[in-house]
Amino acid sequence: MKLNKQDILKALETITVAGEGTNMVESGAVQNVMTFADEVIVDLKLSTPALHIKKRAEADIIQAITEKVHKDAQVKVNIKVEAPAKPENPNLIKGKPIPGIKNIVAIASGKGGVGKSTVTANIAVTLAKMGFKVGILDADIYGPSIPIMFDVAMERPLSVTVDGKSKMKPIENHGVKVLSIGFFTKPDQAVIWRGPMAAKALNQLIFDAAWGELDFMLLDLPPGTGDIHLSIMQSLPITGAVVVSTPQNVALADARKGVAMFQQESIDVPVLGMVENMAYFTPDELPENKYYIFGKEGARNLAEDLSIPFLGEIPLVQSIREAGDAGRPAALQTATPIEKAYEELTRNVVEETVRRNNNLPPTEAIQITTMAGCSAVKK
Ligand SMILES: Nc1ncnc2c1ncn2[C@@H]1O[C@H](COP(=O)(O)OP(=O)(O)OP(=O)(O)O)[C@@H](O)[C@H]1O
Repeated sequence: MKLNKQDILKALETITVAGEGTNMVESGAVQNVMTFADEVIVDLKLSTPALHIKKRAEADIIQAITEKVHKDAQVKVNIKVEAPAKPENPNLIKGKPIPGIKNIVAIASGKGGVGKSTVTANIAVTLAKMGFKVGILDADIYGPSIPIMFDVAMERPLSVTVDGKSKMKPIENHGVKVLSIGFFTKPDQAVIWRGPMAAKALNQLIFDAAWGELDFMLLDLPPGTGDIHLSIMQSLPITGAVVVSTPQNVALADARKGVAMFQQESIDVPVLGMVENMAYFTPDELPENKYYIFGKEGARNLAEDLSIPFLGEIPLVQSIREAGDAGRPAALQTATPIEKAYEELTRNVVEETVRRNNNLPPTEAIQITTMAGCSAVKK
């Protein structure tokens, strides 16, 4: 028996790979056809590893050749799977890189009042204690509370000259540089800003400020998932986002929206993970007792459900509120369970940032320089 290659190609032109519009010869799926006596070898390239599509393609090829060319042909199909190249790097950092600022981590919450600013302030001082250079940009235009938490509410940034240009000098306390939208608005002024306005103001607070070298800039976002967030996310080179929630159902529903916001195609900011704040209450006099006032492990379960890392839980403790109000974040107190909880959370934030950066081309904008105090560097 002598089999003709052209006859085989003609037979294959009558069939398609499932899900494709054109026949498998024209679409390029058939890469090569070889014949040896009664033997036919067809090399097929598929763009999907789905087993049922592979099996179907193989069966169709055997049937087409044995029906249309020769009933005794011995057909062998070699299938190679080659996924099409993704159109864009999903982890691409948008916006221009900022000289000297290695990582911008946005801290968000769907719902207001879940402790986003408190968590931001405490992560910042913990990073500073670990030896990182840290700044906070308070972008919460609806209620900028970072200046109070750092006891700098009455300060105003001075102007300094850097490379011949006049720049704002961030206010520094507890080893953290701070700039807040609150420095430029009156406390009782209802700030009705639109997304592009907020994004422009924040761009100035980043690019027209003398931040110097920073390993981490934490961006305290306004609560919610409105157009203001879209503008901020699309115009700033955000490394990743941390979402804060309490374990309560109403907060979790909004946290889910927050994660979805970062993951949507037009934003595409990697979510570093979820933090559970006010996870439980422990009274001072009964340190072993835990009361799950807002529900138990809700944010932990949501993180698992959404396949994002769970970064840590922070208890509901009176001294956290008091320390925030007094302008000295609670994580600054040493040898306390709060310090420990924040150390664990912060270490996880750093580790997830490192992990995320390892998935990216090593651009200057996202490399971390100082890794002191973090287990991620001991690898
Ligand atoms: N773990 C905690 N234990 C006790 N009090 C807390 C804790 N976390 C936050 N708080 C308190 O809860 C209140 C709200 O916190 P915070 O201002 O940080 O929330 P937020 O999510 O940033 O709010 P918003 O963005 O809506 O202004 C504050 O009084 C703060 O001191």
